[in-house]
Amino acid sequence: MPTLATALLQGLKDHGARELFGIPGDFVLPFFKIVEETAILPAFTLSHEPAVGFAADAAARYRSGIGVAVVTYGAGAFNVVNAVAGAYAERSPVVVVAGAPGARERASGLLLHHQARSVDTQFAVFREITCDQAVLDDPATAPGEIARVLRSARERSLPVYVELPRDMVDVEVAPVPVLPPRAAEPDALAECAAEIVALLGRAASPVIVVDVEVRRYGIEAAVATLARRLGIPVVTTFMGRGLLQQAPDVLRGTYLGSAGDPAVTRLVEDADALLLFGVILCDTNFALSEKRFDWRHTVLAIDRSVRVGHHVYPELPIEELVGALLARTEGDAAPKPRSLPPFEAYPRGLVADDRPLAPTDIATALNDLFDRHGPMPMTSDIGDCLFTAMEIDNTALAAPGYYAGMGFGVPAGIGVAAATGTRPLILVGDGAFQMTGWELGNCRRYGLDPIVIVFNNASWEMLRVFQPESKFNDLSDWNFAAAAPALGGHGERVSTRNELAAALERAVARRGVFSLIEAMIPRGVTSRTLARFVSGLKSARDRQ
Ligand SMILES: Cc1ncc(Cc2csc(CCOP(=O)(O)OP(=O)(O)O)c2C)c(N)n1
Ligand SMILES: [Mg+2]
Repeated sequence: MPTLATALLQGLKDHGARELFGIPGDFVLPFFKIVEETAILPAFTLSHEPAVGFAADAAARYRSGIGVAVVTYGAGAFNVVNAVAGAYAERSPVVVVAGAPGARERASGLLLHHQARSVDTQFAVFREITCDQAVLDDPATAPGEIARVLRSARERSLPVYVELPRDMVDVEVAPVPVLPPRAAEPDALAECAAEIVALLGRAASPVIVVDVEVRRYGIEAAVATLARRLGIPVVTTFMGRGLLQQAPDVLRGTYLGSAGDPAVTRLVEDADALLLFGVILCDTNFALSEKRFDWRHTVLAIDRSVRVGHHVYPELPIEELVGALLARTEGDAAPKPRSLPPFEAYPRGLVADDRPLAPTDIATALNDLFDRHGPMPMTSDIGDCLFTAMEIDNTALAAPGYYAGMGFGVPAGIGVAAATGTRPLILVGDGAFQMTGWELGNCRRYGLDPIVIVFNNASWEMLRVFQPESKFNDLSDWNFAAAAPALGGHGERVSTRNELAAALERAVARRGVFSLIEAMIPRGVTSRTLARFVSGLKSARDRQ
């Protein structure tokens, strides 16, 4: 029989995990020993637990599967809370494996190191930011408990919490089963699909809007096929940017309300049938909408339920809904595709001169670079770098577009590189780099070589656009490029458009070490998209 440690690792692997990220501590040292000795899952240790959570989150997003974060009790687990909260908000299935005291320690009558208010405070905190939890304190129930929470993680695409008391690691248990997914009730699925097909049949200008769950459940191609077959244009939300990059024929851009491409805004807001697939109804996706949803002809499929008009079908997985819609439209001759409004082209053809850099120049230079060398998977932090990403031609992107927590960008890029073996492009501001950019020092020992563009405006610029009078938005210049060699990478500071274009070419050619390009941007200069977002928010607030 396996031990609990090996059964847990094999169970994670059987449920789709392909690596784990973590930082050991005495409450998980025995478990980490098994991780290293068995190599059932490759382990990537990082320097600070927020990065462990962000890396596991990004690995989950890029693989449309589970990511794994292993942390010690208390000090380690509480450090990863913000990253897990962001994963919950953005529906990323991170499995948190947290160490905990053993039975004898619990009964010692002593307050334990790393303990907060009570020994169970850690469990109480994670119950708030995970969809399911298991405490592995009984060898008879542990395998079933693990199977239950791993199924929850995959079905809900939300984080789960596994508490591993350190005296249980070597206990013999049965293997962890893989429980069958819970399917939709067939009649409900048929009724829901028929109702949506009828809605589409009455519509003259339907639109499909896609967001994170379309990636999480691996149905991008199926949605593209449905859209192509029915001649329906697709747009992404801000949070869903980077989806359907393989389907440029149906993808019409990203909906940003009054801050976005007017043609895309009209397409969505004038639609007479709106299919919201996997869409998070949040402020960053819809705060700038100029019209409210008309629920009489709106469908929302998210979190295993489907709302059609004013009623809801519960327990109806989105992947089954799209499958049923495809089955019902098999052989439909796609209606003549409507003449769609011209789509705002992404900026290309950077004039490589000695003019100072603006964020939109970075987008232009990257569009040119992707045209020459092919697109790169991207991660972005929050800040103007993420708004600039909206001006970069559609490529895969993982970014905290809804939760909007800083610190995600660099660790997420490390997670993507470790999980997929690809070379990501990381976009990060100077403020966010100060938080977690130093994790690049871990690239050397894993042979990872991301390209990192630091938008250095020596500011918290996103705060300045809302509160320009505050001096605290002025940061000092940390000269990140000069620090790069000490972290095992290559650093280059650029201030003009020609310097940027040349540095990007050198970075693409340089392999085996990370390449950091520190793009110096004058304070107060923002991307076009952020400027539109801010003016849209301000006029939306004036209207209230
Ligand atoms: C963990 C966390 N703490 C604070 C904040 C609040 C914030 C949102 S944007 C921002 C400034 C970001 O500065 P940066 O230089 O990275 O980018 P840019 O604006 O383009 O100059 C702050 C402090 C958030 N979102 N998350
Ligand atoms: Mg900044």
